Amino acid sequence: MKIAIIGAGNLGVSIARGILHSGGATSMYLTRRNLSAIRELEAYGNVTLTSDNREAVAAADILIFAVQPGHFGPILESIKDLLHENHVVISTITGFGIERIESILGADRHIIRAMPNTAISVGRSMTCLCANEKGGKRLELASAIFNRMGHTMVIPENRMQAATVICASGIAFWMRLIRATTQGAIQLGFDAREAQELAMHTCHGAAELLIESGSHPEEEIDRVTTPMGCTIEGLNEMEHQGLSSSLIRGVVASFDKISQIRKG
Ligand SMILES: NC(=O)C1=CN([C@@H]2O[C@H](COP(=O)(O)OP(=O)(O)OC[C@H]3O[C@@H](n4cnc5c(N)ncnc54)[C@H](OP(=O)(O)O)[C@@H]3O)[C@@H](O)[C@H]2O)C=CC1
Ligand SMILES: O=C(O)[C@@H]1CCC=N1
Repeated sequence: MKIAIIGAGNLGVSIARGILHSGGATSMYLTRRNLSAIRELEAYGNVTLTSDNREAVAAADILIFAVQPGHFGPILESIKDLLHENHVVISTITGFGIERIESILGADRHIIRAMPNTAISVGRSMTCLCANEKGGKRLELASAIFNRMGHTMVIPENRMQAATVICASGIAFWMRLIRATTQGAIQLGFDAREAQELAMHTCHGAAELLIESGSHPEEEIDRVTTPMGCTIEGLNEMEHQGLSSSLIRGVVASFDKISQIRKG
């Protein structure tokens, strides 16, 4: 599989690392203007770095775009004449809908939107996917690529904005919760390294437990909360301070911001 990642920044490099570690490409092209920032990726034998998007598009079949929304339209315009029947265009761009991509490339292209998160670099992304009519025939291929680097869900495009918040931004929300728990652990006497280890692995265990058991979170919480015990005391204090409410409001604020990005 020949893959080009157009825009090897934070997300593009995370995807590249995920693909390289999972052995998911026979060759990979990575593009950006400032190549010095990603020179170390040349150590992988099958990786070519270039600032020439047209060179990368011509050399690959799977094109993954990971540039800022404002750069995407002009880049598509600059490569569209190179596209052929075998190309699969995968966009990770926030707020840039399929209709807008089709308005540049035409509807007769395999177009897929993918919304991964940066845990893709360690094979643990939650990635949502949707496609235009033609791209539907390549959704299986796209799912296979992203399944090697975590978990995927095919969704209708009108859920993509919400998926961006929950999965792509969501990893930052969880990081902040891990950091806050770490700060609490330090206050209770652990040194910083131990505190983070405790917080990370407890978070990991909570997610694994739900994934493996299929339980509802409250069912698992009921198993932990001893009547009149310390867990319910802590949980209730967190809720008095607005834990669930602040998370829900943050998710909605993030969603609303994407609506602004779409218009801008
Ligand atoms: N970061 C994340 O976790 C997620 C991001 N996204 C989406 O992915 C996209 C990228 O986000 P992110 O990685 O954070 O952004 P970055 O700014 O880190 O990466 C974008 C990269 O594009 C490169 N670039 C700019 N112009 C060109 C060009 N003409 N040709 C090729 N490369 C170019 C830039 O490098 P240079 O300046 O050197 O050219 C930069 O490294 C955004 O649309 C974002 O909404 C989606 C899900 C998660
Ligand atoms: O913050 C952002 O706008 C991008 C999209 C989701 C993750 N990062």
